[in-house]
Amino acid sequence: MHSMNPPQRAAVKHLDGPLLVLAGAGSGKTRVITHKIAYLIEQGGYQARNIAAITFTNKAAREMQERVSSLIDPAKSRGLTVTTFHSLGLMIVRQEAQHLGYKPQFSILDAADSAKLISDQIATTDKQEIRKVQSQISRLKNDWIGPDRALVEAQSDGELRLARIYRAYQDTLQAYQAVDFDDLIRLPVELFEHHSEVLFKWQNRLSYLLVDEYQDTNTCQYRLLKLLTGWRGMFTAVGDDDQSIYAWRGANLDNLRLLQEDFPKLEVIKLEQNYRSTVRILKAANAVIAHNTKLFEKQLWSELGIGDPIQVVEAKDEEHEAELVAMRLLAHKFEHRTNFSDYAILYRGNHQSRIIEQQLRNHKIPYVLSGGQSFFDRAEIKDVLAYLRLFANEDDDPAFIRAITTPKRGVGNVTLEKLGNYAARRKVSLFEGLFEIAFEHEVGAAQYAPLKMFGDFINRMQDRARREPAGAVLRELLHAIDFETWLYDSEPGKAGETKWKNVLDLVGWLERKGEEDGKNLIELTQTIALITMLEGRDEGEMDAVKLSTLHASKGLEYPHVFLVGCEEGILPHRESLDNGMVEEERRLMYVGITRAQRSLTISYCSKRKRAGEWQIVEPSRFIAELPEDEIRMSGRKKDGPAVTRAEGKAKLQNLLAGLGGNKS
Ligand SMILES: Nc1ncnc2c1ncn2[C@@H]1O[C@H](COP(=O)(O)OP(=O)(O)OP(=O)(O)O)[C@@H](O)[C@H]1O
Ligand SMILES: [Mg+2]
Repeated sequence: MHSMNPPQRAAVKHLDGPLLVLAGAGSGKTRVITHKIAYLIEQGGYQARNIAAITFTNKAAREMQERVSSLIDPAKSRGLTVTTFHSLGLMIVRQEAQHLGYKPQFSILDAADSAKLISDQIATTDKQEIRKVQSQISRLKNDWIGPDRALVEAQSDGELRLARIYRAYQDTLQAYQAVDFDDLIRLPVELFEHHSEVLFKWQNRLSYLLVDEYQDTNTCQYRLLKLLTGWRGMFTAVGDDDQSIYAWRGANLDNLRLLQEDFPKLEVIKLEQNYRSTVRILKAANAVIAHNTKLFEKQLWSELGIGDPIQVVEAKDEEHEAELVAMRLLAHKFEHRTNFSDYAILYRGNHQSRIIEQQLRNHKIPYVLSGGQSFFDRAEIKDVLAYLRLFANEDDDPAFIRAITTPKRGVGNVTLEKLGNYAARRKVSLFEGLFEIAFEHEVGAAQYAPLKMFGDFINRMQDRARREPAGAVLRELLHAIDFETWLYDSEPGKAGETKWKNVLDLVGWLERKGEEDGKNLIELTQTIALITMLEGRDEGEMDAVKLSTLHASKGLEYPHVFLVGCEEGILPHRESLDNGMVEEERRLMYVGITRAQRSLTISYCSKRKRAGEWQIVEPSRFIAELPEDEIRMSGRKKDGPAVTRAEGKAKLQNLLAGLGGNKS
């Protein structure tokens, strides 16, 4: 408690009813949650098992759990629930599956699987069209609109078509005993609204809730929260309206207002001291966000000294920008004797990382990528996971198709099509269909034999997966399907080797996790699906520069930050300009600036290739909104020539020579 300021302390001690902590970036909101968990257990008379803290990412959850364990006797924090909304939903759906018409081993489809279902539904391969329908369905779910209501309320042909696709999509999911990510929130709400005895049970089980990043909850998540806290309203939500950046996923800022309406006893506490950033960085953040219409008045101040001016760098093009960032980073590192892990490079979209990665590799700078293509999205990993999904849930048709065709085992497309038609007619899963006598007669004995062998194999492995340690079962699986040979055959040379190494990584990781959490392969399989959603695996504490999208950087902090691609069309993003979403983009900029603790470098290009053509681009309007006195422009100056690459390199080499060279 002595390490908290008075309003933070008040927030921690407030136990009488609902509390909202509304405060700017770096003011210690997350810290309040961590300390409050400890306080609830030590002073508030709560058992750890009755407390649930909800964070935005799995990584944040892990960090919070560790922080709590360092604050109190670890024995006392046992049973504490620290999760994301989705993991909490999974926990509930898994335990109450029977009320929802699901078996506890239901499958969780990731975005790619669900896109595949939709593409079958609308019979198109047009990626853009599929993605559009997918996000529309997701929006409906997040807004708590079910397929039946969507059908009734459809106002146009387009809406009616969407509602029909939604209905069919939902029916297919149910038939596969599968759910998508949005269902993990939607289903608990549905459950609680229809089964009050189940709701009471969960209300008692989780009697105090804490929610971080409250500004990014969507309508469905808010409903879940409201149901779980019930009339008692025992919760603490912390958030910052200026950091709401997930409107595209249904986040609803209106939930801040709703909280006051639905919980008249709501106490609101504001925090104004920032403990993260220097005065200059804060001034920049405050100046930019001042251009948005204000929901709640906030002022941030810091005692961390004025700090260095904010560097604004113009580069000729994307490659030049990446090179400048790499060189400046190296120079800064040697000058200040910092670690690589003190740096983050942030950007608006995933595609921007490629050129930066290239330059970092050129300069031998180690880096880790977050929010990019996940480890779990790799084809070879998804192949293995298809088997695991099938072990858990044999009705998972997409997993069935993937597994039976990887590796090819003499089951031809014609046979599979026959099986598909048969199963559809009989309204059973592919797996179930393959064991039926009538089907056996439909295909010849030669076609049937490999199918039957596959079915028996799955049955056998399924049984073992429930009883034996995860590592042993996995190794048995890989051996039985001779996956290594198959990978090397289909992808000769280095690529095959990398893929096999990834598979071994997966095995090692699952084995460790199984031992740590005391879970079998089937239980682990469901958890994996969730890891793929917002981030990859924990990359450990490597000394490496962090590369991240702005979205994925939320809640984190880094001593030195590079914010690249600050141009009109990128940040703010072109599509947001059309949609009048500039304020959301400005919040994204605000999130980016406020990740920095000690130094901030903002860069942009003067031209950029778009669809193969060079285009002159404008610096972001947000750069013009920065306070002039706190920034230093460099690179290409208005009145002089740009710093050339050669000059930049020479400067760096001089610097390195003075410091004894770049050893890393
Ligand atoms: N009273 C305090 N004394 C010292 N350090 C503090 C105090 N409160 C917070 N901090 C530190 O300030 C930094 C920012 O805190 P925290 O991450 O909790 O802020 P936040 O409000 O959650 O930020 P964001 O809005 O970005 O999520 C952390 O390093 C935290 O340890
Ligand atoms: Mg935080």
